[in-house]
Amino acid sequence: MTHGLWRSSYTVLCGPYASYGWGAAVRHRLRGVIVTIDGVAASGKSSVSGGVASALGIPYVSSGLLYRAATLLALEAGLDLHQTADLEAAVLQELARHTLVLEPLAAGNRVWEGQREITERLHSTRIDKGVSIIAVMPRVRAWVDDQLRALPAPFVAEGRDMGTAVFPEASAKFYLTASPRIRAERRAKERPEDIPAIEAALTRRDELDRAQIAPAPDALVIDTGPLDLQGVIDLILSKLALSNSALSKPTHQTS
Ligand SMILES: Nc1ncnc2c1ncn2[C@@H]1O[C@H](COP(=O)(O)OP(=O)(O)OP(=O)(O)O)[C@@H](O)[C@H]1O
Ligand SMILES: Nc1ccn([C@H]2C[C@H](O)[C@@H](COP(=O)(O)O)O2)c(=O)n1
Repeated sequence: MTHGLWRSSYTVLCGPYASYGWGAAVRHRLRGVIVTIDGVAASGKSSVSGGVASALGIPYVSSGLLYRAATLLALEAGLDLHQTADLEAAVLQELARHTLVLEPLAAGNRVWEGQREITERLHSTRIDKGVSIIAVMPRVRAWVDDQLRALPAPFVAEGRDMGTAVFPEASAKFYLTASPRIRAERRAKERPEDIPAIEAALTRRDELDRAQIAPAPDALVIDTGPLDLQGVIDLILSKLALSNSALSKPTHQTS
């Protein structure tokens, strides 16, 4: 069962949410709730969002994957991200030609281009190098925002501007930071590259993403440096539990 179709000039199917063992009381309290988790590159957004969403029994949505998927489509179309005239129009044309499906599952997001799953192709150094170019394009951002806002709440939304531009009315907002060196050390465990090179790339990406990186004024900023992954997840869950209003104030009015 899909939870509706994200129809606009591009069709993005909202993939079936994995069914959760929701208790009726929890399900009722979370109706309409959106929690945003923003932060800089490799700050732990996806891992933390997945842990928080799983604990709450709701999906999480990785907005960066939509920018990464748009970048992959551009590269696969042979577009030169530095030389193509009117690159934005060319990217939008690729988005119109392909059906991208974002499937927010409890175990993590999956992205499909038609029947082809492309998730594993979205986290590479090649995509990392190109996505910042795509992500600053206003009409690509508008496309991503449209897909996200069509999503049925409740969910955790992670990215850069979830708590500012996309869901300013979100029930609860968090913003993750850590030093470039710590983030590079964490990323190095995933990718066989040397830490100084990763650190330089992260610093470069922070600079390229600076236009959309500022935390929302009402976001809780968390320096994840001193905490392990579970520690960040537990901190956010404790804040959500304490701010009882956050989970009883639907972001989206539900019938
Ligand atoms: N607090 C933490 N302590 C230790 N490791 C962490 C912590 N948070 C995240 N990690 C690890 O750091 C790596 C990067 O985390 P993750 O991919 O969630 O970051 P991200 O912000 O989503 O990255 P990107 O911006 O590239 O999408 C992962 O291997 C993750 O397990
Ligand atoms: N809401 C968002 C999410 C992501 N981006 C940009 C920032 C990155 O360059 C790229 C990939 O994001 P990641 O998967 O690393 O979180 O997309 C953005 O501008 N706004």
